[in-house]
Amino acid sequence: MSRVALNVDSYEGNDTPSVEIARFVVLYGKASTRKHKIWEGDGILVCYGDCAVLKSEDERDVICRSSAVKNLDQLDEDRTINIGSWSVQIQKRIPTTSSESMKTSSGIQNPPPSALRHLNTRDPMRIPETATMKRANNGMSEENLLAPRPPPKKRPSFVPPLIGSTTSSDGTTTISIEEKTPPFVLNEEDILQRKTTSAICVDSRFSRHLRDHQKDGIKFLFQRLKGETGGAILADDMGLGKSIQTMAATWALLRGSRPPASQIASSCLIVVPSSLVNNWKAEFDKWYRMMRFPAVIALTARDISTYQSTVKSMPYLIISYDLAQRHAEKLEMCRFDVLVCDEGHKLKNLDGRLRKTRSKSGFGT
Ligand SMILES: Nc1ncnc2c1ncn2[C@@H]1O[C@H](COP(=O)(O)OP(=O)(O)OP(=O)(O)O)[C@@H](O)[C@H]1O
Repeated sequence: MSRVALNVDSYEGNDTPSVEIARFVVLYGKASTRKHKIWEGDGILVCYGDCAVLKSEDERDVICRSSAVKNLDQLDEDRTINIGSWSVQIQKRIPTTSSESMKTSSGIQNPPPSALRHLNTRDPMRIPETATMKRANNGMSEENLLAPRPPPKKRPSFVPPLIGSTTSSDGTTTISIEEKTPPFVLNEEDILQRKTTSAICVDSRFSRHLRDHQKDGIKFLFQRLKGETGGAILADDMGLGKSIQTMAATWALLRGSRPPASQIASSCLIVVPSSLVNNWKAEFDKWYRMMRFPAVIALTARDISTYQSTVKSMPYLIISYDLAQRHAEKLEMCRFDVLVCDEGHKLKNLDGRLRKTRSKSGFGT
């Protein structure tokens, strides 16, 4: 994922700016150079003429402020920017409260660019009213413009679709998933148009969060993997959600297509660099909590044995390359149906045993 360097310096001002230029729904987390960033929450990024304010989702808390976010046109969906010590990923642009109030009275959605020039001052409370602005305001007084903003519309907060995980005394983590709603058929349209007969089912709570490119990726993976000798490389850019696509595509394979059709695969091995085992666990925690759809995180050889005896209810085994290489024979006995290799280029450094681990299909990300 590309990063854009915006002109954001620490903003010390305490004044609350009044006129918004842009407003975005964002994900935010502490800025880090880590490849796999963990977002800490949903938030709102409000851009004023001379600063940007990152707020909590309900807008009660200000998380950080920065001065002069100028390249607003570069704030596309999925763009990640750094604001102070926070990383922010733009989810979508939403109407500003200023534009809403202006729209009601004048039908104009955004202040014209010439007006914005004047907003780029340290004290937006004292905007010199220009002729252009007068037209834009359509007789609206400055007082009205600065009137208290309507309370922000409450956006439903992110609810992990799948809830709850357990850690047993031996340290094995299982994530159990309880299916409550009928699955969502990702390729309903293709089926209606008789382009395909296999429905790609993903959990409906899962599906409402998927972005279009992710739906395409899931369809691609599913189509490639459902064959006997399928394989695929998912080479999306960093941070575009390859993990969620992997989870959704394998879910469709493991849980079968539209009921009562039988499942296509019954076991899935996910091999990842040691440094990313916890990220995968966190990703599973985030998306699959409390559903009857479990994963075993292999930290020792014993976990592989546990997995063997519980594979029916826990079809995923997540393991590091190091451990997988050391226990390749044991893994071979599991006869996985699907093999996922995160950072798949690492495979070339392994000796032949893991590569020979039997799987009907597999893919790398
Ligand atoms: N549709 C979505 N809705 C909400 N959050 C999402 C969505 N897709 C991905 N994310 C979140 O974005 C973050 C980055 O996703 P992920 O780690 O899967 O990216 P990636 O493509 O695997 O990146 P990398 O190439 O760095 O491995 C994760 O925290 C993930 O939960």
